[in-house]
Amino acid sequence: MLELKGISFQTPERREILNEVGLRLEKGKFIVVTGPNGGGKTTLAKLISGIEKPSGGRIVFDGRDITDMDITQRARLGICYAFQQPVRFKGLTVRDILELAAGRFLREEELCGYLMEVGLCAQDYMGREIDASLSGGEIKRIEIATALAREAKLTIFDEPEAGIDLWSFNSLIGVFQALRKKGKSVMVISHQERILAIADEIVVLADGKVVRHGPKAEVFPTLLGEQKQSFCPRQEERI
Ligand SMILES: Nc1ncnc2c1ncn2[C@@H]1O[C@H](COP(=O)(O)OP(=O)(O)OP(=O)(O)O)[C@@H](O)[C@H]1O
Repeated sequence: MLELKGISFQTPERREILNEVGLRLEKGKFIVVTGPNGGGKTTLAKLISGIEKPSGGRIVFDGRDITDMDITQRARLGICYAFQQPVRFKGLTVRDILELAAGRFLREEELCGYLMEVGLCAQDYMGREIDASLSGGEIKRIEIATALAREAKLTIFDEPEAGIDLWSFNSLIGVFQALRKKGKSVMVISHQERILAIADEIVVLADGKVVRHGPKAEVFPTLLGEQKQSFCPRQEERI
C-alpha cells in the first residue's frame, strides 16, 4: 500500500538526512521505525505525510504516485500523521477537533468511543478547550483520539509514548491493536520495547539509511543486542 523508492532528503544547507531509503508497507500491517536519535525517523514521517518534499525518489500510496501531492491531498487519500509534539488549537474544543478529524458531526456515543479508547471521560473533556489548561498527557491522548477519528488508511505516530503515564501507555497499545484489527496500517516511530514487541515488522533507521527491515521475530532480538552494546551507526567507519 505504501512504497518508498530511493527516498533522499537534504537540508537547504545540503546536509544529507536520508539517503536512498527504500521501504514497503503492506495494508493492515503494524510497522515500528526505530534507531538512534537523529537517524532520520521524523524526517521520514514528514516526507510520507507531505510536510516535507524529498530531494530524490518517489512515494507511491495505493498504487498512486503521491510524491508531488501536498499534505491535504495526502490526508484525503488516507494518510494521517500524529505529531511528536501535539498541536494546541486555541478556541477549539475537544469535540470540535474530533469532528474536524472525522470530517462530520459525531454523535455523543461516537465521541465517547474515541475518548474512551484513550482513557478520557467524554463528559469531562468534550467541551474543554484545547489550551494550556490541559496537561501534556491529556493533549497527547486527545491527539491520539483525533488520529483514531480520522479513520485513515495509514496512521503515522511519532513517539506516541512520550509524556504519557503507564496506564495511558497500556491503552495506547490497545489503540494500535484496535487499528490493526480494523485492517488499518500503522507506522509508529518509537524506541519503546513494548511497542517494538507488538510490531509486525521493524525498520531500523540509522544515519539516514535503512540498516535493517524485517519481521519482528527477526529484527527484535538483534536490536536488544545492539542496545546493550550502545549502538553506533558509524562504528564501522571508526574501526
Ligand atoms: N530542516 C532541517 N534542517 C537541518 N537539519 C535537519 C532538518 N530536519 C532534520 N534535520 C536534522 O536531521 C537529523 C535527523 O532528524 P530527525 O528528526 O528525522 O531524527 P529522528 O531519527 O527522528 O531523531 P529522534 O530519535 O531524536 O527524534 C537530525 O540531526 C536533525 O537535526
